[in-house]
Amino acid sequence: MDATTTRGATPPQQIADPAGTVLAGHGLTKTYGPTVALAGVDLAVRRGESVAVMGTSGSGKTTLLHCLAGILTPDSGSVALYDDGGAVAVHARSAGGRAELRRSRYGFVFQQGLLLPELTAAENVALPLMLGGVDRREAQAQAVRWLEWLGLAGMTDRRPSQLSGGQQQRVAVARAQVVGPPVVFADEPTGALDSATSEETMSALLAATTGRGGTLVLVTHDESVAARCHRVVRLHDGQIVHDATTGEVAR
Ligand SMILES: Nc1ncnc2c1ncn2[C@@H]1O[C@H](COP(=O)(O)OP(=O)(O)OP(=O)(O)O)[C@@H](O)[C@H]1O
Repeated sequence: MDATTTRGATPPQQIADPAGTVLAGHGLTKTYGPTVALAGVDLAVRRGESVAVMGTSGSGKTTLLHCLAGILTPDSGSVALYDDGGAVAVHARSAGGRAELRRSRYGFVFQQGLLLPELTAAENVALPLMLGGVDRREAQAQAVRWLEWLGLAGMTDRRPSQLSGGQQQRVAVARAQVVGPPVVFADEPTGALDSATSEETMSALLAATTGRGGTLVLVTHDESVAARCHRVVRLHDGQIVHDATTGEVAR
């Protein structure tokens, strides 16, 4: 089933006041022994923007995404998340503080969906809400709304092994949106998919994220995936060597 045929016009949730910078990395460096993974990166991302991060293997894409997402702390530099009227210094938070931030303010989609195999699609999507204190019944209801919106009506009780690769990625897309995070990070979300399924997954990811006023930061090797984003940033040897805005951010 094509997700685009079953989605409504707007996603189940919206972010109020989508304007201005939502995430800013400044002077980011990271080295691993003799390897310089990031050599001083400045990147400010606007609300509602989709940004593709590209570059050859080893150029620092995943390291940058992980620093922005608070998975890694940079050796130097800062990461600020502007949210709910205030700035959060992501890089300065404790490991526990960053884990809490990742759970409540960020969504993630990885190359393999990383769904929990023993849970149904709806339970996988409901989990971030339940971890945030939403009761099971309400969390399941919101999860089912997202899954239906992404064209997975009738599949909400299936386990990941009973879904195709593209369907599993749509479950991962739903799971990344369900707490209404201002920023969603995706690392090669279509890397394991054929080109038709890749296109369908990108449609779902973009519509679900920027369609509700959220921001998407996506690492990809695929030019056709990057071409669908508002902006393409290219890294080389841990530095941004190209930064082009290719589309208007909806207001
Ligand atoms: N945990 C680590 N230990 C040592 N070196 C690392 C580690 N993580 C990354 N690196 C090195 O840092 C550099 C940047 O890695 P990174 O994964 O950010 O690149 P990438 O652009 O995402 O690459 P790819 O496209 O292959 O995924 C590479 O030279 C890599 O080998």
